[in-house]
Amino acid sequence: MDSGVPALALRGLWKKFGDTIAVHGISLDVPRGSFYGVVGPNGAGKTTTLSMATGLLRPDAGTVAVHGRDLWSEPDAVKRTLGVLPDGVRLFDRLTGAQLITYAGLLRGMDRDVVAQRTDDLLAALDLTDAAGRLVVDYSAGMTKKVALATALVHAPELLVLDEPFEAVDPVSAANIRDILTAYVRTGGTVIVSSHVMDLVQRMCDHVAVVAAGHVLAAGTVDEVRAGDSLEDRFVELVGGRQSTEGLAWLRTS
Ligand SMILES: Nc1ncnc2c1ncn2[C@@H]1O[C@H](COP(=O)(O)OP(=O)(O)OP(=O)(O)O)[C@@H](O)[C@H]1O
Repeated sequence: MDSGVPALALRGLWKKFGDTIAVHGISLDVPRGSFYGVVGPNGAGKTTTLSMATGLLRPDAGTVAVHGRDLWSEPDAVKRTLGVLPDGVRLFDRLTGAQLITYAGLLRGMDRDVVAQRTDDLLAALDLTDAAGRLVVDYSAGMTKKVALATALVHAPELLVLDEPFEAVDPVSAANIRDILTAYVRTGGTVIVSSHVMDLVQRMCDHVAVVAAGHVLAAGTVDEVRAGDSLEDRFVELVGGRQSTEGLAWLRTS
């Protein structure tokens, strides 16, 4: 379902931290209705790019358009259409899980009854009902990730941007999250996920961008990018960097 205007269009995004160029002029089109994976080695610039794409970090140069609207000139209107799961998210963790999701919904100006219903639905879908009354500070890493995802979903955004949503999440919960996201895409939503799990991206996403050292090395449909190989093999080929372990001879026990 591609109406022509991309859900997200990045043009020439740059970001420097001191002497480090984290993002080196990245341009990317994420088609509307796509399930888009962003993969790349550690330090590639994925989080920095997604932070700029969602209005969490101001680019040094370049533009971000969401469904054709410029993010940095209409931040309020554009952010209303976004659901974001940032990396290393800081939550109000002295709230319970249920309170946190409720708070996120009310902050979005939603009706209290609708928020209550959706909070229950999200807690059930993410297998958090039993933990609904516990403080988020006492949640495990995976539970925290799931409740943060619920806060990104509660207002039914048009575009979801999720930085490593499966990190620390158990396999059953990951399958539930995949089902939720797949259904969301089927009904017209757009999802962007960053992940290090190539197999998951290959199975779940229809598009992918490979990012390294702040550049896009390849982008397109998953089949175009993997070009007959597995995504993992193609990734290693594009990114390179397999290290010899010779230097760790001291680690061998026999
Ligand atoms: N706030 C910051 N201050 C200084 N340098 C930063 C900052 N944020 C990111 N960087 C640097 O920018 C580069 C890109 O980092 P980024 O977090 O975007 O990578 P990533 O692809 O998300 O990595 P990972 O897969 O390890 O999460 C790295 O060299 C990182 O050290």
